[in-house]
Amino acid sequence: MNLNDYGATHEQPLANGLMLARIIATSHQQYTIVTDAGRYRAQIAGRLANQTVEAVDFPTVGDWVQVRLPENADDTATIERLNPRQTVFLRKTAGRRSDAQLVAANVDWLLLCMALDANFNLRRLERYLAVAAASGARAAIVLTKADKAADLAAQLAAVAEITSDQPVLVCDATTAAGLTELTAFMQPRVTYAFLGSSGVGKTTLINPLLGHGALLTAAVREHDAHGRHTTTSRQLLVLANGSVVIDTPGMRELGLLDANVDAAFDDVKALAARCRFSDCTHQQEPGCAVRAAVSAGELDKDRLESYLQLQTEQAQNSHLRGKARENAKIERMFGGKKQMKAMMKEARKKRR
Ligand SMILES: Nc1nc2c(ncn2[C@@H]2O[C@H](COP(=O)(O)OP(=O)(O)OP(=O)(O)O)[C@@H](O)[C@H]2O)c(=O)[nH]1
Ligand SMILES: [Zn+2]
Repeated sequence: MNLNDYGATHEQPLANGLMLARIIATSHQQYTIVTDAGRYRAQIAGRLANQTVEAVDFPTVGDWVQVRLPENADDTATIERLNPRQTVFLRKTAGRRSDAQLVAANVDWLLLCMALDANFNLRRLERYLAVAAASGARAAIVLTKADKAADLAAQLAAVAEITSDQPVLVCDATTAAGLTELTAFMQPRVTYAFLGSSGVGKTTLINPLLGHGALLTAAVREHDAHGRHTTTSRQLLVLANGSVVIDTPGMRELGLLDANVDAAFDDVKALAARCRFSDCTHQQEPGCAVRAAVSAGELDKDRLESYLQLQTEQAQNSHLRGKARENAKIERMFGGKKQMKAMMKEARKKRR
């Protein structure tokens, strides 16, 4: 296999002496990369580490990077540059802080997985759609565990209500139903990321698509700051049909950080255009076309609530994230806020 099999399509200009590589696995800033010369372990160059401010500036699975190869193939390669990302998918880390966590980069299609069993939840799907809309990647919906569906027809109709033009695929791993459609949908050298809460059946879907009796390696479980188990391993694999897949195991919740809530609610957005006030919050203002649509039974009340809640969450988190990023920069440049103030005072004195 060469790098084209991993999706290297467009011309990527290289700096002198460096080679193009794609990151296929990470763990504690130890990377596994693939190049036209084979696989290597890799580390990021000190200079690159110094330019980074927060976690999202570090290379992640799916990234295209420029590397210096070691003379001995058993030695570690050095990642010298991070190529600009075509798409990026972030989520808020668990807990109250609004640190960004990179889920994957350069994904062409997000496959939003949701189980048709008791965990079926349209509000969660709306959340995933809002994040997908901001990522730059296209989205498709993969409904799993069709054998456990309470009312498949009604569930499909409800999904159609809240989606626009996203393809919807239905799978049942117990009979392998839907797997043919899924593999036919997935194209060679295109990158897909399976997203969905822990236990929706992502691994069960991917394993038969790997071929050659290969199995996804079990995710590494670690303790996070709250003593809970979290799965940290991400990996990029090439399936038997040639498509490139990023597995994102162990997601408990998908905190909004970089979302486009309006894009995922174009029906609400269209109604809002007819509200009397252009900055209507659709809570109690007179002449609200959105609430009127709810009263008339044209818009689901739960969907409006979901929209308002996601809007609030997104606004709060992006505000907090802006602050966190600013603080990280001050820390890097001055060593802290106190030091920065002292330096500014000093500079003012000199000017006088
Ligand atoms: N009844 C039924 N069970 C399924 C189906 N697909 C998966 N399961 C079961 O659901 C459980 C979770 O499946 P996984 O594939 O491990 O889920 P996952 O999404 O990879 O979970 P994480 O790795 O934690 O993110 C397993 O016990 C599977 O056997 C299905 O189509 N029908
Ligand atoms: Zn309104």
